Amino acid sequence: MTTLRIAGGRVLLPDMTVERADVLVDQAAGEVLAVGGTDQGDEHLDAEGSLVIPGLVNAHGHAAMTLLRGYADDKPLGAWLQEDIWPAEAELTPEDVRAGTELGIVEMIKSGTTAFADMYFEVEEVAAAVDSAGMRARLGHGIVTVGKDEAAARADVEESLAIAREFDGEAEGRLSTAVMPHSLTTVSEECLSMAVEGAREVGVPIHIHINETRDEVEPIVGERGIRPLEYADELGLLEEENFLAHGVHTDERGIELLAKTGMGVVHCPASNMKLASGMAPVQAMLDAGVSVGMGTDGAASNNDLDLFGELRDAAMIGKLAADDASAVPAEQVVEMATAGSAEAIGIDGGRIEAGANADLAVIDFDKPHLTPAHDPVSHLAYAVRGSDVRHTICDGEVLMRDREVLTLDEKEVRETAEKRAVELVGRA
Ligand SMILES: CSC[C@H]1O[C@@H](n2cnc3c(O)ncnc32)[C@H](O)[C@@H]1O
Ligand SMILES: [Zn+2]
Repeated sequence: MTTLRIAGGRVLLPDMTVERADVLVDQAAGEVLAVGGTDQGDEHLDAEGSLVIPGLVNAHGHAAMTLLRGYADDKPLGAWLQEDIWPAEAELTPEDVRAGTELGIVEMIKSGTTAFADMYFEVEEVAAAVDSAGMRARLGHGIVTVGKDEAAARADVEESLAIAREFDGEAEGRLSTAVMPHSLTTVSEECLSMAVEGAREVGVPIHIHINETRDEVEPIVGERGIRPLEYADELGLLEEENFLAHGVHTDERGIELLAKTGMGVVHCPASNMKLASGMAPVQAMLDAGVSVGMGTDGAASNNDLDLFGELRDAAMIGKLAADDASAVPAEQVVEMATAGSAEAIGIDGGRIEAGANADLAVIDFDKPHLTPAHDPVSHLAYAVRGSDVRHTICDGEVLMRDREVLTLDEKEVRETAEKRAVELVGRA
């Protein structure tokens, strides 16, 4: 057994208290062995002046969209997708998706994220990138059936199921999958039912966008006389293992359905603000017992993959939405981006204790903007930036040491992504 000792720092414990402690990791098992006064360990990571936290979990995104960062801004979701993003995505090659995903992964590792959920195309490439980078991820092929004939639509669902079967449990268990219909308005009722049934057969969750904008709610109410979550419930989509992105336009009845069924919600505040989608009722969801995680969404609607920005945004917009400065407090957003996200996407993570997955981030608190440190949890929510992350560890492996990414060549990843992005938008 090779052990890694993260020594000399303070540690964020599952009850959100902070203690001076070392963390000893069994690298082969990828598990935390002990927290406190530990053995020396074979390898050492310095955490002096730093806080060891659970690796952040980005519970909703499209990593390869880093290639479209800054390509189309300042539009609402529908126009943004139809006028800019989908035409560009129609030109994507598997090599583009690999390059964009690697860039997204470098950005996530450098900002303390150790696991993420990803909905996209060319999932073989996404899986290969995650495997070689050493991260943990729940991946899936995004199904869109609007504009397709029946055979092509069914083939898209079949592809999502085949991908879910193929990659679940790969990369020594770091990869898991889900069936991923894009939304209730971009996938036909028949294909949504096929996806629900197929996911049950394969034994994986469903990941879908729901209640993101009013433009999604209105056609469903107009056509069916019920709101999106009631429609999703009729389809059998609201299950404890499933999770939806956004949930902005969720009313009281919708919150009740989420709480009753255990369906997880992934809050993406930056994307919701940028696309002017609205303010999710996060405090009301939490009060009702809904499982809430956090996500960045893609880099074209955020425009970065630094989850620390999401923590701050969630705490800020949560107060505005509830008209209450005590709503969505610091501890709550830290919980949401760690244990909450892990629970929502169904992976083991988000806590530091013996036996837990060794997915960790070490934050350097020796910074002007983190001085004084009255309350480290307050700083995590309101003041820490991704660039304050010193080391990132996933499954016991050090992915970044003293800000040097060890599993990917950052310079090469950036150069390749830059070149492919320029060529991609040239073709679009
Ligand atoms: C079918 S793969 C995923 C699909 O989703 C698109 N997308 C990116 N961001 C959003 C968002 O906020 N709402 C809905 N859809 C989004 C992405 O461009 C892919 O086409
Ligand atoms: Zn999305």
